[in-house]
Amino acid sequence: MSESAEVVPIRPSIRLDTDALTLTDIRLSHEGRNLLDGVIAEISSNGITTLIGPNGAGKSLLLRVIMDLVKPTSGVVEFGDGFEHPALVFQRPILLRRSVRANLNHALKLAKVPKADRSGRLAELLVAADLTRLAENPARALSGGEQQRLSIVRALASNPSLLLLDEPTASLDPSATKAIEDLIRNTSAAGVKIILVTHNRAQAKRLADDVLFLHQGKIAEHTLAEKFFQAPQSDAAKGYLAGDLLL
Ligand SMILES: Nc1ncnc2c1ncn2[C@@H]1O[C@H](COP(=O)(O)OP(=O)(O)OP(=O)(O)O)[C@@H](O)[C@H]1O
Repeated sequence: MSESAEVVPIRPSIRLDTDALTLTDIRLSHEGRNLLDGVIAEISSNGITTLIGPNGAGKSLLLRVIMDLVKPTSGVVEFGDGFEHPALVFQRPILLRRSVRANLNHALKLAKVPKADRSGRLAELLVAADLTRLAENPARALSGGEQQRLSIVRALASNPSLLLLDEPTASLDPSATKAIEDLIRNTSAAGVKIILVTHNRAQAKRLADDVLFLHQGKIAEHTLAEKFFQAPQSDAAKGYLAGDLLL
């Protein structure tokens, strides 16, 4: 480049990937505290993104902002062409006091799936969650892992292209965790973008294509999973992976 060549600055308003989910300077203040403090990220419409970071970093809040359940103080969430109908599964989802089948049927109705298509779709969701044999059981009598699988496929009733999962395996044993991880992988393989909040670093390593590391309301690092776990760049991520107590 010659000395006189004009350097054209990259304006943040130019979106590099029109399919991506773009978070631009998301801020959320509450009673003088900056709970989200300028979150900037461009999240690909493919694969599994894990959102990790210490307690209180703002992970759950960020999922709620993406879902438009919480309004940020400022900043913009833009869904690219690759996204439609985001769905969120909460950490402690609430199931209806009815059968597994009735819970799914209700979700399909809410999603306005035509009546003629409902039973076929319901059967597919039961298979995906491996709950066919428990279809007539009361949903609230299922084990924790079964309830979580039901919650995930219930969220899929609306055919989302983006599924946000907030610690879906918290307090589950290894075999229940594996069943959820299989369901997450299969859902991703079917073309649904996943953003997964987890405290389980081994799980993040097993599932993630890329990692968003949130610390004190800011993205301290956003990188491919392999790189993140092998060579984290930020001091906060290094400390987190080393098991230090981060404040
Ligand atoms: N509705 C709310 N009103 C006020 N403060 C809130 C609200 N929800 C969350 N906070 C605060 O925002 C901060 C971030 O909370 P958030 O639940 O997003 O953290 P997190 O990273 O998901 O943590 P954890 O891993 O413990 O679930 C915390 O300090 C929390 O106390």
